[in-house]
Amino acid sequence: MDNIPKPHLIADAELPREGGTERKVVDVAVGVLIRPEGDFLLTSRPAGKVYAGYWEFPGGKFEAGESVQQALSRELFEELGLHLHQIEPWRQEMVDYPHALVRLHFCKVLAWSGELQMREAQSFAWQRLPVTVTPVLPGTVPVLEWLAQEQQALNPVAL
Ligand SMILES: Nc1nc2c([nH]c(=O)n2[C@H]2C[C@H](O)[C@@H](COP(=O)(O)OP(=O)(O)OP(=O)(O)O)O2)c(=O)[nH]1
Repeated sequence: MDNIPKPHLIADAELPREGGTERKVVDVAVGVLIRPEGDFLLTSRPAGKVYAGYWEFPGGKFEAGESVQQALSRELFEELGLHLHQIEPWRQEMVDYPHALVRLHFCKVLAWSGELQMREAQSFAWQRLPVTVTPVLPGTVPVLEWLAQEQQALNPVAL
């Protein structure tokens, strides 16, 4: 895993503009499933995918014509067997990986039903900060920082 080249997290101002020879942007819907007590779900990337074994929030690429909510609902049903009931679009991030330029649409998911199934033979872990699983996908690390910032804003004395 250490040989994998590091991606570049890019600011909006750096994005390639229309008319050039820019790379195609791949949109990805990502779900941060948060339990009432605050634990969140991480899954490991299955064998055979790029960055196999890295931990991430579950999700996947949009199919043609899908909204973020539709893509996320489809992916999490396909991968985990869950039905999502409350999806809140949260933040976006662009990551320039060697394999693709991705736009990650992170959503908080606060209500779902169904029994968690690892349909792609991935692993899962309910986590809280600081996370104990490793390695975490580079494009996922900022999300942990956003969660930490939110926790600190809610409870500045505890951290
Ligand atoms: N699901 C997910 N993907 C992430 C996160 N962070 C991050 O950089 N990514 C990147 C890794 C991949 O380049 C891309 C997701 O693509 P993917 O290959 O997992 O999507 P998919 O399940 O639709 O894949 P496939 O059907 O083509 O096999 O987004 C994250 O937290 N969750």
